[in-house]
Amino acid sequence: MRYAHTVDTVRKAEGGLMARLPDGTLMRRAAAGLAAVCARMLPRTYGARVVLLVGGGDNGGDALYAGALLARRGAAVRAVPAGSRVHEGGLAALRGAGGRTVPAPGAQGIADSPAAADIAGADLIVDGLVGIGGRGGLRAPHAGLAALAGAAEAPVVAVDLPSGIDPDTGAVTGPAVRADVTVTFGTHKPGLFVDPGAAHAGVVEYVDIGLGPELPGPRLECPQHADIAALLPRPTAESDKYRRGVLAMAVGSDRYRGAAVLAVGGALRMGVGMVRYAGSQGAVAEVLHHWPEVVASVLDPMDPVGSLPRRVAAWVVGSGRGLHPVAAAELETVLDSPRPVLADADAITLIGKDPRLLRDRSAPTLITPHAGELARLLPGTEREDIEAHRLDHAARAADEYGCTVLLKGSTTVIAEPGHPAVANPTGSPLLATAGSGDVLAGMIGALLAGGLTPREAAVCGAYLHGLAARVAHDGAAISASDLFDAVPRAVAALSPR
Ligand SMILES: NC(=O)C1=CN([C@@H]2O[C@H](COP(=O)(O)OP(=O)(O)OC[C@H]3O[C@@H](n4cnc5c(N)ncnc54)[C@H](O)[C@@H]3O)[C@@H](O)[C@H]2O)[C@@H](O)CC1
Ligand SMILES: Nc1ncnc2c1ncn2[C@@H]1O[C@H](COP(=O)(O)OP(=O)(O)O)[C@@H](O)[C@H]1O
Ligand SMILES: [K+]
Repeated sequence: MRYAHTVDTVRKAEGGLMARLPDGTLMRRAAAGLAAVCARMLPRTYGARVVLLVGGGDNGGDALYAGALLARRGAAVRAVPAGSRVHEGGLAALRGAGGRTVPAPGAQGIADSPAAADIAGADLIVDGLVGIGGRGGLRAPHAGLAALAGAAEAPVVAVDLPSGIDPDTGAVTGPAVRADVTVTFGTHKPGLFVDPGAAHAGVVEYVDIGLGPELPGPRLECPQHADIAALLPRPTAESDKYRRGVLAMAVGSDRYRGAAVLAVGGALRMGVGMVRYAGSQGAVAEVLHHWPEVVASVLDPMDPVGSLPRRVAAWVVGSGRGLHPVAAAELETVLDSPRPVLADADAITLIGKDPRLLRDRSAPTLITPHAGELARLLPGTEREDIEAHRLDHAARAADEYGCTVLLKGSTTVIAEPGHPAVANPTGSPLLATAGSGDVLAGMIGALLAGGLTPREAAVCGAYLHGLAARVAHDGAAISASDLFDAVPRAVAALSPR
């Protein structure tokens, strides 16, 4: 698991540790880790042209000390200060090691400055403009230097985080550095895992500076292969189809038969004891045509709600089900059940119209909105606000509705009251294709039926859904049905033999 803490927490933890250590210890540790990553990225340190973009704070200090270490190993290191203030100790160290400074470019004519030529000709660019002290998009002249770095061919290494991204939320509200690698110190910062910040961070490398014992619980978690492998329910010798879990699915309709086929397929390929599908005649026929292993029943038109399956381990409801009164009555009945319920798509819209449906419920519940659906649950918010601040909105919905929320999108985040939020690292734009959300609902439903909590099921489901898209992708586009065969392969990829 990777853990991320907010700026306030990092500052407090650093304060505690610094008070017990000689001055400059933490910065030296950070710089040593940073220099090691830089050296690994260069074919050869000796003679390599390294350009440091240096802001006025300690982030610039880290870059300068790392630059000094690289200069001692023979790199030609140039520091470009973004303003008149520069970390003095770092600058002295760099100069002492043979590194040089290039005059700070003025706000005008930045592209013609000597610094621009150095940046264009560099083998490696180190972004030490701002770190956790950064607020908002980059201002001049930092923004101009970030643009020059973006146009250069050399890889960019961000110090602590890409300058210009919000450390706590991943929001990017103006110019920001796009890094190939980010070297982060002490703990990860939430913005490194949540888009749009995550997309600016590239590969994130962590450097331990001894902060661990000072840190409280994280704000955000980011699972890795081993965490998912440890959570997944696996059938044992004692398993039978009932013990593995029976999943009831009220998804799809005559109009959206595909939603039923996709969600049921997601559940089956994730692994479940049995799927009990209930729906219209047309949807049942389609489901059985694709998945003969399903126990399916056609809802009685005279008593649709009364004919829903009973004695099941978990429910998935809503994907492609419709918003008509029968769907609303069905949702109310499902949410009356003491079993875990995943409410997706149309069920979320119905909950938005009648929030009492969820607020009255105490059994485990997971909702899986995309940003547009979440906006319907949080009056006064727009889809764009949610996409720019995913963590805050998912957490707010979890608190207001007292349930687990999986917010879909470029970074899928999972929030549950009383727990750190989770950012899924496997997401891929390949998944932005109709029906892939239905497959996800089925996958998570299977995990709920298998006994995972809503938070665990959401975390595992989102992770494997993203991994399945990557596994299925052989260069061409994928569609939602391609995920079926890829899900077992994604599970296998968790624990390579
Ligand atoms: N505090 C510590 O113990 C440690 C801190 N470290 C480094 O110190 C960094 C934090 O240093 P600071 O607190 O000095 O802050 P930063 O170096 O992140 O930034 C502060 C400076 O950036 C300017 N600035 C902020 N937002 C800007 C924007 N949008 N455009 C242009 N300029 C902007 C501010 O005016 C200020 O001069 C960390 O990210 C990390 O790299 C590491 O050395 C490890 C130890
Ligand atoms: N840009 C993106 N990057 C990564 N994943 C995405 C992106 N856009 C959408 N997704 C994922 O694709 C799936 C789409 O689900 P959803 O919006 O419910 O669509 P549908 O209802 O058509 O299946 C979700 O898992 C979502 O997280
Ligand atoms: K930085």
